[in-house]
Amino acid sequence: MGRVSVDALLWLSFGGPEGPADVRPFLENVTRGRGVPPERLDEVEQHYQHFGGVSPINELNRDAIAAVEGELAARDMKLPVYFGNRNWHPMVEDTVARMAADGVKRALVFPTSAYGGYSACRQYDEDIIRARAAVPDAPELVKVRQFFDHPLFVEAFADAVRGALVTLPDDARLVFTAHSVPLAADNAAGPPDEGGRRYSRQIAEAARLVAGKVGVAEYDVVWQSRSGPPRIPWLDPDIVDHIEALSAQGVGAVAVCPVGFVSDHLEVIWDLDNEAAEKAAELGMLFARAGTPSSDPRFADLVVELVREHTDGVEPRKLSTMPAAGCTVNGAPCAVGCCERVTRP
Ligand SMILES: CC1=C(CCC(=O)O)c2cc3nc(cc4[nH]c(cc5[nH]c(cc1n2)c(C)c5CCC(=O)O)c(CCC(=O)O)c4C)C(CCC(=O)O)=C3C
Ligand SMILES: [Fe+2]
Repeated sequence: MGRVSVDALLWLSFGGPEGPADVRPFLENVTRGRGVPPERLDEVEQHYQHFGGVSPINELNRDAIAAVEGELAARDMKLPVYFGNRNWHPMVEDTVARMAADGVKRALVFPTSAYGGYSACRQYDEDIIRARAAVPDAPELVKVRQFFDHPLFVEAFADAVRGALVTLPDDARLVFTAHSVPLAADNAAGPPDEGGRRYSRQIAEAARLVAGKVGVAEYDVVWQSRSGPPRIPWLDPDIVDHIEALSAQGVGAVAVCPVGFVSDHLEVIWDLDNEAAEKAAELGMLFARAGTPSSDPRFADLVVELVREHTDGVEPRKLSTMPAAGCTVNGAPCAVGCCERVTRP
């Protein structure tokens, strides 16, 4: 890998509301043109209002950025970090405008998602394209690769899983979960010649790597947070249904690892700590949830290492043989037809 000089790092995330009045406009931004039924929006609005209309994602991002800034400073790397989001302030368009005004000519982009697929990867490329189109003299933006199989990502999750398992009896079942997507979206994930399903195959691979590190041979991979409408097939089973199925099989304890996410944002704390935990309690099952890597000190090391793959020619570390994908320049797809958006009927 070559060495390129960059002037900044752009931390690109999903965004979330910071107060009750932000919730509805935020949800309108998220679902614009995505065919999510209004009943589902009303329901999700309640989840956010339950936490005072504040998503934890913004503070989690600011904390993670502070840790990365610390790690960069410790290494004497002079790289200012900028923060921009797809769906809420600071909006990435405004952030890129500020970068241009500050004279940034070329920046690396760290997306807060480890995986491929439309929602987890390509949509961040669309954010980059939209932001650059809105800003005269926008910097060149180079997005770093997917990191679902990076040893630091896997080790952070493995420690979190160990932390959950020690609170449970020895026969607890380990269950990995990730955000569900429509089957059609998963089928279109990856370049056409790869046969699709890049997202679900990467989730399965990350789960295998984490379970292997912990030394657990049997585990499940399930899904969460689907948006419907019910007539469209999504990846399943859902975590809550799966907990019921495990209970019916006589399983008495479950450790849940949200391997599909980097931080304890709202979909993790609502759908797992609330809904899944409640279902387990109702069935008399013990429940523990593993944490996510953004709060682990290794996460800052991971981000800096991904940066150094570009700036210092550091050899990419990967624990799987799946291709290192997702590195894009100015939002152009990493391969023709890769992770295309699937339009909903
Ligand atoms: C794969 C994936 C990730 C992981 C990759 C990544 O991290 O980027 C992710 C992350 C997140 N999703 C989030 C929030 C939401 N996602 C929604 C809707 C959707 N997500 C989808 C997929 C994903 N989502 C899909 C296919 C939809 C259907 C509509 C569409 O096709 O676009 C909706 C609409 C209401 C609803 O139906 O739930 C909300 C509010 C938040 C922020 C939470 C917070 O505020 O803390 C985060 C980090
Ligand atoms: Fe989502």
